[in-house]
Amino acid sequence: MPVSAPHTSGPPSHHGIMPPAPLADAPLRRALDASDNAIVMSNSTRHVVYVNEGFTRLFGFSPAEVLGKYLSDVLLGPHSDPGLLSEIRDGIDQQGGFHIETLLYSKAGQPRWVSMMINASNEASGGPGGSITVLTDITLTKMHEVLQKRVLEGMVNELPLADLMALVCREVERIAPEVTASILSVDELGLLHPLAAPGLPPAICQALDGVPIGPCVGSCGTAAFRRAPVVVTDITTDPLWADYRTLFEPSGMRACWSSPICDHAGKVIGTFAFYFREPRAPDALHHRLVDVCLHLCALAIERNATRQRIHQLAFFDELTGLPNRAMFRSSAERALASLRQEDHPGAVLFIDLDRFKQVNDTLGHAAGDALLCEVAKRLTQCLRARDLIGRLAGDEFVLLLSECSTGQVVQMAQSILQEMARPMDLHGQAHVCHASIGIAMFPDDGDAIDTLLRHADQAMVQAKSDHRHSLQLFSAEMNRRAQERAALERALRQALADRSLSLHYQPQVLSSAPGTLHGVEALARWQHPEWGMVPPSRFIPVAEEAGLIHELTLWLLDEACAQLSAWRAAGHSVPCVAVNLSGRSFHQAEFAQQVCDALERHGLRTNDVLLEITESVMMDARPVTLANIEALHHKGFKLSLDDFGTGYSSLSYLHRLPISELKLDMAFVQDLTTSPTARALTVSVLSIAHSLGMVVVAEGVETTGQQQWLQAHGCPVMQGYLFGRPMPPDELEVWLCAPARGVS
Ligand SMILES: Nc1nc2c(ncn2[C@@H]2O[C@H](COP(=O)(O)O[C@H]3[C@@H](O)[C@H](n4cnc5c(=O)[nH]c(N)nc54)O[C@@H]3COP(=O)(O)O)[C@@H](O)[C@H]2O)c(=O)[nH]1
Repeated sequence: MPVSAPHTSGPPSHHGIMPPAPLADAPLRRALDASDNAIVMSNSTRHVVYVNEGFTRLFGFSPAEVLGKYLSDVLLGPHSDPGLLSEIRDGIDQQGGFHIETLLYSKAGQPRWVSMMINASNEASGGPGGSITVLTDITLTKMHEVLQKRVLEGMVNELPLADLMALVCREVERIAPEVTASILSVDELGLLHPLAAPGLPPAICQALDGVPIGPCVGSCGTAAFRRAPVVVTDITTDPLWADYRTLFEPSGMRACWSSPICDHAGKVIGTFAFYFREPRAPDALHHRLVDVCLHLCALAIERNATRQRIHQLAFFDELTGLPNRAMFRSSAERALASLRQEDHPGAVLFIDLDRFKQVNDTLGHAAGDALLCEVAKRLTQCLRARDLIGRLAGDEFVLLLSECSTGQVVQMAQSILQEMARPMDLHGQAHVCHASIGIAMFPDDGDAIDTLLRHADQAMVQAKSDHRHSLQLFSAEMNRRAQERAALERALRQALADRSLSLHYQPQVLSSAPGTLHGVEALARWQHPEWGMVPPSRFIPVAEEAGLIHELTLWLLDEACAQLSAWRAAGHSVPCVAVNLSGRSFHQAEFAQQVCDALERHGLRTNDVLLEITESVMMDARPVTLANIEALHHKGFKLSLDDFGTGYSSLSYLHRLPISELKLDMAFVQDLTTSPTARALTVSVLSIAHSLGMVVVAEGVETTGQQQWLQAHGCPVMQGYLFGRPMPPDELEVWLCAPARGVS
């Protein structure tokens, strides 16, 4: 047996140990001595007969200290494999050779991982039974192999950070068994949190959790504080350990060397500590181990932080910290599954803040953010432990209430509305927040979370359109309407893509000479192949909500300009065409230019097109809207204010904005002959317009009585069925050519 024989007989004296004959050859000896490997020859009784200088370099023993001894007596140490000798013996006996990677010890007691290759050799002892053993130092390789490979594999396999760090500790303890390793993380507040310390009692880890780093906090807290390694060779006497000595005493740890773990930017994110059971300092192997481990730990902790951040961004709303849609959905799916299993009811509440946009527009986005955070806080406070909350988008919040009847849900929704309405302080401004809540019951209104969310949303829309600041339970009728609305949107998209919308034109005539055309108003028409004529009062709001209105407006402008050019080319005298513009188009920075481009494409001038805007555009204080209005005015366009009198516009805007025409809403016109109030208001509008130099167009004139009254009170322009309905271009041409077109 080359390393050691069973100790049946004592080792022979040096006397009689003869090096093998070939080693009398000096060049061969020099060659062997130059090798980095340790080479050992043993005779048939397994006593060492030769070691090269590589052996001395690796283990520190001189030849005289080894010759004549069993190698095992020299190299085995406290943590060497106890089964090593029998493994070697069996290997030699059965195969004539043996290879193993194992832990041996130097003369100074330092552990050495070696690759050991033992071959039977007659030459070694000049006869049968001898052996040659080649030992290669693989301590570093071992560290890299074991640690890097396993830790990186652990990362690839998505091992939790604590498991990964425990693996590092265990591997370190395997390579250097005299070490007990621990890894702590340091959080943003400078508090320590044990990540792994498999060899330390759990009570120690619990006690260390949350301890702040500082100038005198054992080895780890001090190392993190100093941003430098701290070696404490005896924790029973070192002042750094004054506060922790008693805690560690029962564990038997006597020395501790801790090194800070730093991230790529040099910030301390953890500590890596070696504990020893006797007072001592780390040796060279320990230093090498720590070098390797610090990088691995930094990589793993940073990667974990990045993953947590990604998870946070992916599943939580950054502003309020609430779960986002994805997170809410997956938690809700699980919650519904358990409600289903236990046959309990539940409810989804869709909460939308009323007039949140106004807060952003008037108080600024910081106040809007503060409002959302306060709402998130109040909603969370209203919930029970088993309920879920999420922020879906903007000012939309959603709740899943478990195990509650419709009555309980309604009660809870009412208290949420009350809670919302408690005044809140937004950066020094008192604000009262109202919300609308839609409720869908599980399982009656839907079994799956997506259905429940959709139905609760529909109910919320209903609540908002009814009163605002109210709650609404979902009903099947709502669902039908929502389905219709969705179908309408899909069809409208298609119609815009197919260019299957058309324009009708309604004449506007001078009241002094009803046969004389003031202009025509272009009105969109949609003839659906199955549904027939869809009125604009149905599809324009859908276009607005679905974000299609700007596309529709650009199409309308182009179409109206093309038609006006075509009429003029055909010799018809049409003074101008009025087009209805959506307020949303004014939010497009390039809108004014797009209007100019449309005119230019068809060779028209700015006074050929009258731009009809609503009061909401006039009141819109967004810089982009004001810039578009200003740019259009600057180019020479005339603006007409549609539906005047129905909104809540301030008269001062009439003066400030470049409005040249007011369209008196048909509600006034139609009541003229019956209502003194309508008459009084109409007189006022005519008077204001007159004093501001604006033209008034009375809409919806249907009777000669209305016409005469308007004529008598100086309304300059009229539009209505009395003169002509909105009609396709060819009919308008006929109307234009009709001899008595003043009254249709
Ligand atoms: N942004 C856009 N809005 C548009 C466009 N096309 C139309 N609309 C808006 O839709 C609303 C309804 O329009 P419509 O059904 O076309 O009704 C217009 C006229 O047909 C109707 N009218 C005209 N004279 C009479 C009448 O004597 N009696 C009566 N009962 N109705 C009449 O009034 C509507 C005129 O609209 P307006 O002058 O714009 O107020 C309507 O709000 C349209 O603006 C579009 O392309 N873009």
